[in-house]
Amino acid sequence: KQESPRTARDDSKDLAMCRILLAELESHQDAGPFLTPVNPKSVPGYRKIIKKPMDFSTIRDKLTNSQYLNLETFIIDVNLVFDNCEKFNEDNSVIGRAGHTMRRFFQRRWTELLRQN
Ligand SMILES: Cn1cc(C(=O)NCCN)ccc1=O
Repeated sequence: KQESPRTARDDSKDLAMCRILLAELESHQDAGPFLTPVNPKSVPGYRKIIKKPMDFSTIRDKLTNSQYLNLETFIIDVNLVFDNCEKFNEDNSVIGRAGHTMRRFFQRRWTELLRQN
């Protein structure tokens, strides 16, 4: 049986892509709640409910310090921001809606950039 040849995708543009995606997330009009770590002192219950906090400034630091192995580990951290938001906030709330909007935006943009690669 002729198996399909395993070809790896070209990942040489992935770091540039992560930088573009993160800059677009940081400058999005609904980014506010996600720009810096949630302050557990000012948000009751957050520390107990959210086991793995994540925010765009932490992702920025990790990207700057080459802590992302590949595009996948970067996408996992961005999605963690939105999964935490969904867990902690009602869908019908300002922050909850911002999370949904930002997740949809991110999903569309990384798939667009991957296609054009
Ligand atoms: C993402 N998120 C942010 C806050 C918040 O108060 N953010 C102010 C700026 N850090 C509260 C709950 C929550 O899930």
